[in-house]
Amino acid sequence: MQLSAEQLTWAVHGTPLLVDVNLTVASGQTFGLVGPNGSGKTSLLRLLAGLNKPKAGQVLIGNQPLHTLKQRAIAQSIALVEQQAETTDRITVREVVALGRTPFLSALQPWSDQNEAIVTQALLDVDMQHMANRLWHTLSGGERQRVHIGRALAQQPKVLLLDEPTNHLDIRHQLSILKLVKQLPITVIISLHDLNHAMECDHIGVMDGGRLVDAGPPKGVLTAFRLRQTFGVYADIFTDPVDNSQVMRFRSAL
Ligand SMILES: Nc1ncnc2c1ncn2[C@@H]1O[C@H](COP(=O)(O)OP(=O)(O)OP(=O)(O)O)[C@@H](O)[C@H]1O
Repeated sequence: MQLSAEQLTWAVHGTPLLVDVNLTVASGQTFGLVGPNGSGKTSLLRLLAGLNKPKAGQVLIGNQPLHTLKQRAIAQSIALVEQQAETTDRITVREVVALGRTPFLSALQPWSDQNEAIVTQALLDVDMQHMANRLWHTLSGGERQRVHIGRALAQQPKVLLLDEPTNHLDIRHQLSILKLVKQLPITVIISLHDLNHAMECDHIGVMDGGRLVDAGPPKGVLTAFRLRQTFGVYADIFTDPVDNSQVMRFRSAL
């Protein structure tokens, strides 16, 4: 499902944190959101998820303005994995992932074998099935991160928003989560600090000072100029002879 932002503006105590953000992510696309610390990536993802209300502009899911939908309807379509998500103690890994099914349960639609199967698959997808009965508070940072992604997958969203989902993960799990996310047939917006990982996305958007300063196919967006201008680094860009992909080598800060 297509997700778009139209002239999105957000401010806290009169300080503008997002300014006039226009963005369209096509159905099924994996869109990488990059930008320096404090550039507005988390703020934008929270607005796109309906957790914060814009001061101006709107978010559209398909053709429907997000603010016209009830929280439960939003949760049936959009899942957000936050950077520092916390979960109450004394809850097992499987129970955390099962929370992803909450928006679909009601008196008329109680927990079913199908829900059970969805949770099992989500645990397998994030490689946490072997820890399904472990208590949440006993997990490492990376394991917690994978469980939270599992919960979002169990939600079977039409749009998946991920805020730096790989920041606690070892390299094997970084690559497997990125591969999994790319293969999902849904719309994904993923904020990333690793710009070489971002190159694998279908499109990239660059945040700088609360504005979306560029968006499009990765090669055209992450240029040596952009790396200097927005990220403050000198970098050389090479073509990998194995697969012709573009690789950045960061030399120094400006
Ligand atoms: N509730 C808030 N009140 C005041 N300032 C805020 C609030 N939320 C975010 N900010 C500020 O807005 C700016 C953007 O923050 P945001 O978390 O969106 O950036 P980010 O691009 O996700 O950063 P990072 O890469 O460090 O995670 C920062 O300067 C931050 O301090």
